[in-house]
Amino acid sequence: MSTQTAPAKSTRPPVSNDVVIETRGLSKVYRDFWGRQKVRALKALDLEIKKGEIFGLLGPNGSGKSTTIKLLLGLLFPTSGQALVFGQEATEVTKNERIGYLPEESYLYKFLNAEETLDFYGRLFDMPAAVRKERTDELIQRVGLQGARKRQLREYSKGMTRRIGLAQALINEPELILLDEPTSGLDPIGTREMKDLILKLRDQGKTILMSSHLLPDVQDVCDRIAILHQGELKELGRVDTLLTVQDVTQVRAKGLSAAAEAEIRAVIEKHGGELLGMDHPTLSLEELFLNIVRDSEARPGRRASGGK
Ligand SMILES: Nc1ncnc2c1ncn2[C@@H]1O[C@H](COP(=O)(O)OP(=O)(O)OP(=O)(O)O)[C@@H](O)[C@H]1O
Repeated sequence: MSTQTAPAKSTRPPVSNDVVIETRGLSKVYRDFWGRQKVRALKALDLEIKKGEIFGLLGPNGSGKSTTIKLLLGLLFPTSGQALVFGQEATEVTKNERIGYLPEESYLYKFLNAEETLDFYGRLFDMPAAVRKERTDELIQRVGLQGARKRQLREYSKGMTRRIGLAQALINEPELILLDEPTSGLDPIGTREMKDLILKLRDQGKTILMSSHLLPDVQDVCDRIAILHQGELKELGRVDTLLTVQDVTQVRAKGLSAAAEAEIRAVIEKHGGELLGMDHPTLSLEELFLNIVRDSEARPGRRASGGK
């Protein structure tokens, strides 16, 4: 008879060190003043986000994105289920020292300039003066606000406000960055710059969770996404896998003659396939817009006339 005892059965698999965020059956019900159930904002969310990922939380208005972020920050308590960040309960607020947060709405003091703003947030993290100065200079440079560092934030455009908001979220050199609608309200150039900043953060090994309903932005930067609807997880996976149409094969070629194209059609038919289209690829509107603006900056006065 074996003397070995079976290991105690665990309902949870061991958490790998690579897992930065983990939620199990995470649910939130908002109640009214009398404690009556008002809204079931999040229903049994199971998520795992790994170190170095850019993870997108997608969903229409009211689907539970901000609620999820607030639960992860410990700003709200779950009604049931669990949220772990760096292996700690999300309600343990000391873990927030390792997190940067860019809220959807600006909460920055309008009468401070960029330097004063970052110095103020550095003080909240008890950073010594010399470190605050160094960090402020580095972040202002990183978000491209060198020319506006002495201007009060009330004079900032929406794009500049978003950039100083991101700099503020990075003041404590966080390992995890939570971005609520980072590109909302930005023009295409501001959007591209914000997306490039997010990609650079990932290259530095940071983990990023961003919520958005701007689908092209999510498609451009996120490695994986979760789609929420009415508080429920509807889809979860890698963006490239989710967007790949498995049963369609796309062939792209340059310099084909009409005869060659006819041959290709014949081959597809011979093998029982159906030709769905053979056309010229298009740029995205974002690519076209950015090409035109960059071209105009390089050659002022020249008119673009490609589309007629
Ligand atoms: N403090 C609150 N009290 C009551 N209900 C709330 C509260 N905050 C959010 N809700 C409700 O919870 C649901 C989810 O809201 P949440 O803000 O998480 O959605 P969201 O996906 O972030 O939406 P949006 O894209 O508009 O920011 C909505 O029905 C919302 O009305």
